Amino acid sequence: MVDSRYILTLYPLNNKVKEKVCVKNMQLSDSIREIKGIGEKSEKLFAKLGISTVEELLFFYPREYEIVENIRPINEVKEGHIVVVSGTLGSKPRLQYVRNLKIVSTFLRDASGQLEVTWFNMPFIMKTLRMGTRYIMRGRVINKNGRYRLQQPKLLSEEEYHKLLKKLQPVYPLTAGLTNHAVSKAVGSALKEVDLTGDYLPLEMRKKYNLILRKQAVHAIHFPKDKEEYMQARRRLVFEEFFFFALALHQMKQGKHQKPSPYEMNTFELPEKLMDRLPFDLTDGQKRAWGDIRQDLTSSVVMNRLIQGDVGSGKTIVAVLALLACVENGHQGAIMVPTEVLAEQHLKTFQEYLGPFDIRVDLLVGSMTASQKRRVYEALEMGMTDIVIGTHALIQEKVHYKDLALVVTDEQHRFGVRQREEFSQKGLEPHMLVMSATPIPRTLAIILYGDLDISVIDVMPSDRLPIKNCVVGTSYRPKAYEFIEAQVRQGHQVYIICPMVEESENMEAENVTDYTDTIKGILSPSIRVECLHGKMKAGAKNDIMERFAAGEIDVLVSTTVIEVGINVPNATVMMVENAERFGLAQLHQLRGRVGRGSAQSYCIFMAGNSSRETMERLNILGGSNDGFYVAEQDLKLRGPGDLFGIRQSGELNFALADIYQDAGILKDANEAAAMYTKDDILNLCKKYEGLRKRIMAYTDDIFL
Ligand SMILES: Nc1ncnc2c1ncn2[C@@H]1O[C@H](COP(=O)(O)OP(=O)(O)OP(=O)(O)O)[C@@H](O)[C@H]1O
Repeated sequence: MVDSRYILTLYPLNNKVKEKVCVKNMQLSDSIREIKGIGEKSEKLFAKLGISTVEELLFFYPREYEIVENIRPINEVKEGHIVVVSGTLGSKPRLQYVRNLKIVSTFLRDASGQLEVTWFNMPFIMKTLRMGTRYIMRGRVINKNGRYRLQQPKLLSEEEYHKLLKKLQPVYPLTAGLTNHAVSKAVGSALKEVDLTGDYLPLEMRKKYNLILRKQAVHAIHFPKDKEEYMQARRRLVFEEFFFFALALHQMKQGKHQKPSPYEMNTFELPEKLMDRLPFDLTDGQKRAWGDIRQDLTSSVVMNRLIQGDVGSGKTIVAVLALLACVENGHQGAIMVPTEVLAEQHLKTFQEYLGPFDIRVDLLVGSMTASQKRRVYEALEMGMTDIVIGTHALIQEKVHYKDLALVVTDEQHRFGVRQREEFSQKGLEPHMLVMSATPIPRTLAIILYGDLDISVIDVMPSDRLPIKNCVVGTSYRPKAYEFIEAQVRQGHQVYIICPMVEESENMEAENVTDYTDTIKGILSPSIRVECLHGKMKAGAKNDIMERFAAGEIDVLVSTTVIEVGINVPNATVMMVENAERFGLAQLHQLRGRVGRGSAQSYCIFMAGNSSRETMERLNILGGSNDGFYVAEQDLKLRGPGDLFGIRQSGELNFALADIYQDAGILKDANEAAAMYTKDDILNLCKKYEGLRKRIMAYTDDIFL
């Protein structure tokens, strides 16, 4: 029930509510083409960012904000910082052609020193630059071979500089061809045209939880006057995200748990047999998780269970046991994973485990040919496939299951509650098992996975040695390569992670393509080095992964495509280049790719800069292999509301909210959402444009 204090605002007695999102000229649902200055070409570029309506544009939040600071003497600039410097050009600008890049370079001098300045692919800037003239420049300082360099700076007039001084400038995630200026201009125009005066959160709730008006928040998240205003806007919008999520969860929870299951299962001989055949004993955590699942499957209600266990804790075998039980009891099972590479890997693992049993396991992924897919569709519909492993392809319309009784989703945060629902609608009412390696404290897990029961695998297999970590600067590279050589000589394999696929004009960081060439020249010729990245075709990626898993590749240079779930126990070294560019949770996931067998494993975090903040953050990983501890310490270090904190990746997909940083807001939003009934929600949706869509992002249960 909604608290009676809220009802007053939700349903005013006089019924003359003016709160509806009435609009000046533009509707939230309008195409962005309605915005001045957006033509066909920009429309296509925005579409690449997933933006086609005004609403999507307004909810496309800046990635970070830059503050234009006072002009700094050149000898005080720091690596990695964005600075404003002023001085005279000390040399005639030079244009060079390096591979496919056009590089303009010169020097800027002030009374304290001089700084090299470069621009990529902007040869026209030569016309603006005159030796001996004074300029104000704003750009990032990078370290190029031990020397500072101002990279790709913007030239500011005196007037522009004073106008921007101390202001927060939004920085949006971009796509090639679309500038930050173009996005912020479009947002600015849209904000002028759309009237957002209504607010779907009632006054009492806003007061209780200290939330500013929605209209104010949407303006301020894009163009905050100062940090204070940004923090208020963020609080309001994060609350909203959690609130809608929690509304959906509460409704699902009410509907779900009592549902009787058509799939009561009562024989578990095959899982027992499989356990007897395993080359290892299950850990206590695995035994407990399996025990919980067994009990759920035997009971008369639908299972909705989360198995939470740190990277490498052995969640897969638990899923195999559950699916095997499902098949033994005469039904079909499915397991859905985020990537094709992972699906292929699971297929092999399942075939190995289930080889001795007469069970048909099939693969269904997007890159299969139409006729291959058709064959699997038929087998699924006829009931010939017992277990299917796949990606999103498993929930395509064309797929019909004969008797789907259990669905396992891996890394649920990649799919969201909504997709889980879609899957559940494929079968009658299949049991659901969700695997997650996200280290969420139990109190939060209870809210976030509100509709699920939770089993925690809290111990690692006993044959594991703790991973040895080190955090080092780039000068350590030669030593690292020697170490890698030695490990390969002992028959082990190595991952090297770089943040980028290829060289970029905007970012100074290692890229997979060049790095692979370079280390091929450094390591002994007998060492087999290959590269892997997301721009490769699915087939090529699978081929590389298969060869790595088969031990035919010694060193794999990869982007973070490797991050989720890959299991090659013979790999013992993980080296991460530019480790400072990744969130700690992501680094922990990456590290989880080693230490998966009984051999000693090592993780080398190589920092591209050695600033105090970078080292402090990375040393958290250096000091512990425990995902929960890492998440907790990261939060402490960033502190709530850290404006420029690197966003965590790999958690639940919220646009702005961060489950660690915003844990307090999550609890508030959950408390508020608990007071809403289904009717309250339906009424709200009638009143406010766009609201239904936002709630439906999590579930459409409410609207059925
Ligand atoms: N009880 C155990 N004793 C020894 N080894 C085990 C045990 N359970 C699983 N393993 C092995 O540990 C490795 C990691 O297991 P698994 O791939 O299931 O991890 P995971 O929990 O899914 O990790 P991630 O979240 O990183 O995907 C596998 O090689 C698996 O065979």
